[in-house]
Amino acid sequence: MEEVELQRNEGLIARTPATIKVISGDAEVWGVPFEEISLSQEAMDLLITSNHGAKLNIIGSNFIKINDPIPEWWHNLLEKIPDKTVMFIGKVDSGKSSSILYLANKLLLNGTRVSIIDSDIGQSDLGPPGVISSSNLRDPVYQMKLLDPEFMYFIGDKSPRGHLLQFLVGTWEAFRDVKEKTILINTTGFVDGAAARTLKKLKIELLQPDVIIFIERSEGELRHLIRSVPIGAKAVNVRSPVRDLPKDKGYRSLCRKALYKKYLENGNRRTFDLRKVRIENTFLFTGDERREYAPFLSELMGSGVIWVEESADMLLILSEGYVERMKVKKLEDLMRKEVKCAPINVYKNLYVGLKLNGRCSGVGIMESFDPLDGKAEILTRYGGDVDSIIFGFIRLSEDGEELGMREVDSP
Ligand SMILES: Nc1ncnc2c1ncn2[C@@H]1O[C@H](COP(=O)(O)OP(=O)(O)OP(=O)(O)O)[C@@H](O)[C@H]1O
Repeated sequence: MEEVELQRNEGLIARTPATIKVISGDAEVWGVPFEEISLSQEAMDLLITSNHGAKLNIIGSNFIKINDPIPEWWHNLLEKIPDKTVMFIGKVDSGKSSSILYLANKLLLNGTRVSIIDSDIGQSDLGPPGVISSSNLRDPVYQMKLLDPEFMYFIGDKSPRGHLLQFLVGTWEAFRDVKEKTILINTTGFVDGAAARTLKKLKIELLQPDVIIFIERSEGELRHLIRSVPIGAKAVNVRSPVRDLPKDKGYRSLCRKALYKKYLENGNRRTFDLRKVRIENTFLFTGDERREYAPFLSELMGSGVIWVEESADMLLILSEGYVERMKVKKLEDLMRKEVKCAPINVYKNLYVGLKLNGRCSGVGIMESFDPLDGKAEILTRYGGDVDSIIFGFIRLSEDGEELGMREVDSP
């Protein structure tokens, strides 16, 4: 246990698991007054501040003290954003999530209901990693991660790179689903390069936010994006509140692991008949099986071919091992159609979304995938009906360890 004194212009970032008690004075966590807070979950940050100074008891937490924790622009925004759609853009760790959490809490305490859209799929707050999610908030929260999302759109990757169209559709769907007039949108730290510029610009065009907050950690780092916002969009350029970060190596992957655990732990193994459920985010099962091609293709590709299917525009191959790109290219020339080829192992332990009536209702790990038998075994906490399985790109162990990736270009 540690006793800590907090002046009114000081704050502290404490990492859970933690128990914090106010011994004297007043204290807030992410803008919400409290007397005692105890969170056993791992890897969540609590910003503790005080209006008049406080003495605190802190148990079991890694924390750092910071000066001037509440930036002026947080106060200024509070008056301006009720009934507005506000998008937050910034690099990784610029404070997008923190700004949204603090502002949402203060708005809720003032009686303004808030909807949150979390499209930061690499470092999600609201839903599982790799998922665009949204919720309509009624009460203040100590951390978004303590909530369950009301809407999910499964992307299945840590970055929108390679999935720009799905990403735009997912954000749009989440936007269509929210209920409140005040909407705060979190975005990924994907801000540099041609694809990121295009994505951010199109997202702004699509959602038409009333205000876009560009949070810079160093001056000018988002200038290229600010200069490309459509005419008429209101861009506000602010300085990141984040100066020091609690030192915690691997904290980002620890956060993701804790979140995977939240959504995957204590799941059940369910077997799905792939002739009855649709599979998405893959081209598999859109053609006709060509078992007779397997011996010839195995020889040509230099690896045992397990599954072949052909459609008017594509040949899809699942093999035992990796096949050189050159060999695939040669086959494309021969067949005069696109050939997509991957080792069958890339589907083992794949992170997947489970969908019913067009909505993602749960996530899971595909422990086995057998196209010949038409069966997939999925470990998931979701027990409801499923009409589609959405293939992701991350491969995961049962305890949320990332094992590898399925390439964006795989069948
Ligand atoms: N006022 C502050 N002063 C110091 N550190 C802060 C402050 N606000 C937030 N932080 C810390 O900065 C880190 C990054 O903040 P946050 O997660 O909000 O950034 P982000 O831009 O959403 O990052 P990501 O891309 O990971 O989602 C967190 O560890 C958070 O606790």
